[in-house]
Amino acid sequence: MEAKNSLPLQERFEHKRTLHKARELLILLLLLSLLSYRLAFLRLRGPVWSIAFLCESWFTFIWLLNINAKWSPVTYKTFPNRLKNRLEELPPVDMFVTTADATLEPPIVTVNTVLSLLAVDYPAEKLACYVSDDGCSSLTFFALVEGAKFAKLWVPFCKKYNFQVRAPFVHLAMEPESSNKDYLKDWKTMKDEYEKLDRKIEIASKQSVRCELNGEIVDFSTYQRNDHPSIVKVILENRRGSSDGIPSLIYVTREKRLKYPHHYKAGAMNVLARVSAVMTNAPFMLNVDCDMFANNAEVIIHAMCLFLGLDDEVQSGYVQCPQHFYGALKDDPFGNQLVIMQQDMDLEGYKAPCMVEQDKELQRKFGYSSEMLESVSRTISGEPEKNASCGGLSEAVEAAVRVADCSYESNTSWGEEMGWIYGSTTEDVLTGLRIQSMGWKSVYLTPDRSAFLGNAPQGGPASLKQLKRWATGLLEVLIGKGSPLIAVATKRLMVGEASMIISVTLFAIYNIHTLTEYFACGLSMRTWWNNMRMQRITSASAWLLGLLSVVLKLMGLSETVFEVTRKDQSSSEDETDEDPGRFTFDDSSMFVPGTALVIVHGMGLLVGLLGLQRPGGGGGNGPGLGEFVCSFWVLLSFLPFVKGFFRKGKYGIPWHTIGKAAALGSLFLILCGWKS
Ligand SMILES: O=c1ccn([C@@H]2O[C@H](COP(=O)(O)OP(=O)(O)O[C@H]3O[C@H](CO)[C@@H](O)[C@H](O)[C@H]3O)[C@@H](O)[C@H]2O)c(=O)[nH]1
Ligand SMILES: [Mn+2]
Repeated sequence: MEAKNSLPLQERFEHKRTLHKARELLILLLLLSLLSYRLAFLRLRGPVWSIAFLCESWFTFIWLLNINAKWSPVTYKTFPNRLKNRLEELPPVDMFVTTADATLEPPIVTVNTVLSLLAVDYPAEKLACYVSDDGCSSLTFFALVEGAKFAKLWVPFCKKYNFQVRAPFVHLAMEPESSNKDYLKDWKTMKDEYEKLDRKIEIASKQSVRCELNGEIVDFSTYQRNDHPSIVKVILENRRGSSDGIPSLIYVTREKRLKYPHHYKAGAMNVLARVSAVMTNAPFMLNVDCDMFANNAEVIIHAMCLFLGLDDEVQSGYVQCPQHFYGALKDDPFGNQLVIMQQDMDLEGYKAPCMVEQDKELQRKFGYSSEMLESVSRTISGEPEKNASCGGLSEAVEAAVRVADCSYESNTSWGEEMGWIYGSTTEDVLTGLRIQSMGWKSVYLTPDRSAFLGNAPQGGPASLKQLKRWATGLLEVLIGKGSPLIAVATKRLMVGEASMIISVTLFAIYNIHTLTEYFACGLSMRTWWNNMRMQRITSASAWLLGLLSVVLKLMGLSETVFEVTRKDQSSSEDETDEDPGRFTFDDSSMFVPGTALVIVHGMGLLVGLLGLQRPGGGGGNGPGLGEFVCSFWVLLSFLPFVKGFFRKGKYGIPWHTIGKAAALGSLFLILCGWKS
């Protein structure tokens, strides 16, 4: 693209972090000496020693990957103002929003995300927003139709007063700061209109038939969410030359049939890629989840600074934005705001079309649809886009419906070589890896004002379920065909005795090191502790079960499932939950291992403190200070579980979970006694 003879759009910064590197290497050195110490006495000691050796080897391996991933971080500063002077150069962008369940993902959340995208600072005629609804929900459709009506007021309002967060539920929740009379008046109108919209959706959610949709709703009435044909509806159309300045909005629900696997989000993204290809076929795609509203109105221009501003196209195959969350609880009690991890790597934001490949067998690869093939050939030959608005988007609906059908992908390369790759519940990581392995690189976009804000799940069950899915997905990537080993951030599960000096030093340095990392990010000590603690809990629950489900998949006993995370819209109104940061439990077997750990260590401490242990059991190698400290540390880490023994309702551990845990604990004790 012509980007020469003007100011650069981005600047690259390399960070040295010498002290940081030194600390990481020191930890590595200590880990290696611990491993050699273990190895030296491996034959003389019992099975616990070997298990400890295995765990520590795994941790060392992860630590190595961790160092490698963080070794020389690079950040980019982007200059959107320089690009704003060159508006005509900006390429079109198709924006994708996925939703899957109108109950877990309330339509008002999706509508807010969509509105924030429709209102971004970018020429409206170059944008189109596609919403994929895997729930095939007439409520979601209805909410979008109503949301589109509101958009006609909202988008001009955003542009007129030029504020940053254009998700109405955020902007309208704050009392207006400005004293500008016009603004105050308009703000009030918006607030009223938004409340009306919210109420309409609320009322509609309680009715079985959503009548107001002059006939369109009929399409949905007879469908099951897992068995229905494709539906594509153009809700808003931006015709070039018209002055309303709102991007097009298209609703898509792909065909679902019981006998066809639908591949969860990856499947939805591939359908969106095809539907948009036959409708607007922009050279760039933006993907957000239904709960991730644009928090920075210039986000697309920022991204374009990277796409257009790097000399070598290959450097920016895709741009990703860190996952940041709104309404985050203080000190991150569930350890899922990922702030430290975000420093180094993250999930998706943008995806450039990675499917531009010359191939005679286009049809075999892309599937048979003449419109699709035409669009692909146009992309490959670099021809300008067909102006969708001259024929109108509605003319393309028929072709769009066809490419959204289940059978469309049969015997094609979709999901294997093309588009989003199937086979992992973290399809973003798998797909990112594939794009990288094709020689493209990715860039990380971190504007001062976070690009998008999402919803972090709250409570024990929801957060652990999400972490379990990520663990499952990442393991699937790790063992999947042709996949390189990737930097999976995981932490050790320390067992029993260890060489005192090395492990105490290791323990201290490791914790100080992580703590300084948190301080460097401006986070509190409390956040650090909550995150450390949650890592222990997560490894003994979500990750363990994630591992088990992948083992089951490998043995062919079950398939892994993408369980959608619940999105709560944390507006200030609902304060029913006294303390949303308090850990909650449910019936899930995920809580059994943690409960068992608490029982074993709790009993161990009790027996030790009361002096009840059998004398001289393990060859004079009885418990010492180390064991006490370790058990105490485990209990401290699992404090929410310890409290869970004494609490009631959702804050307490269910009785049958305690029963199962006790059985597991006894089994462990029997196994230990059997060897020593
Ligand atoms: O069958 C499905 C299942 C999920 N989704 C959508 O996928 C997105 C992510 O699902 P969510 O339950 O919110 O999972 P998270 O763990 O919060 O998502 C993170 O992790 C996922 C991979 O595990 C990535 O796909 C997401 O982009 C990333 O934000 C949501 O918009 C869903 O509506 C679908 O479209 N179809
Ligand atoms: Mn999510």
